[in-house]
Amino acid sequence: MTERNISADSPEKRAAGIAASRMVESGMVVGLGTGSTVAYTIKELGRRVREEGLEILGVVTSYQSEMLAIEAGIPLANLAQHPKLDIAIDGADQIDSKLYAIKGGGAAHTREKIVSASARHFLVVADESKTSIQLNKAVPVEVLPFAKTLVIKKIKELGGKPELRLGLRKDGPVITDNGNFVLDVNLGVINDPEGLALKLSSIPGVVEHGIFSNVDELYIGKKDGSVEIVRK
Ligand SMILES: O=C(CO)[C@H](O)[C@H](O)COP(=O)(O)O
Repeated sequence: MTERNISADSPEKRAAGIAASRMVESGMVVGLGTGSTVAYTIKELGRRVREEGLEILGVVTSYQSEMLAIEAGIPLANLAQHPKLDIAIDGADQIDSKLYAIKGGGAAHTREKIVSASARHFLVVADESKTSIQLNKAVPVEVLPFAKTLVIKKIKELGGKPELRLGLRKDGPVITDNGNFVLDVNLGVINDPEGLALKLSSIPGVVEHGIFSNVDELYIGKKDGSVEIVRK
């Protein structure tokens, strides 16, 4: 895992993040994803709330998106109050030509999956480097600490190479917002994302894996500031 920097400016990410924010209208309940690309969306939505009177409610996917949304001035709600969201916007670590995605680089994929599954429309924002014909990046798998040994054994039986994600400015494992560990699982090229998703979900102790098959629309930010839109 390389170090994540959510504050470095990126024109590609900004282009995608801001373009996606235009899909949001007053009256909507909006799922707010995690990461450096969707951070641009959250900041832009906050600007519209403060300066243009945009009336929305945000549902966050992590402490990171909660802090950003509060700082931006977006009023927040939760899934108990609003089980159906109008739209969810989030980043991805890799996304293929059929819009299967790998998420969880920020260890937030469990809540991101719940929030995106609650939305009528799920939009992913990414820069060009995230696109790939087929998925081949390591898949983040959130695991109950109690089940770590069993899950590692089962993943190896599937042919995966699991690596416990370690903290960068904390000794020992990364602890998710839900109090769990994350395994980054190298599985080579993923030819059947749906089949793999089912296999990973069936391992006792797996809380959630980072394969997403519910992306409706992808906004790809380019270096020249343009944005390509791909729909399912
Ligand atoms: O899944 C995620 C967090 O768990 C992020 O959305 C994903 O890692 C992309 O992040 P970034 O936009 O910073 O590249």
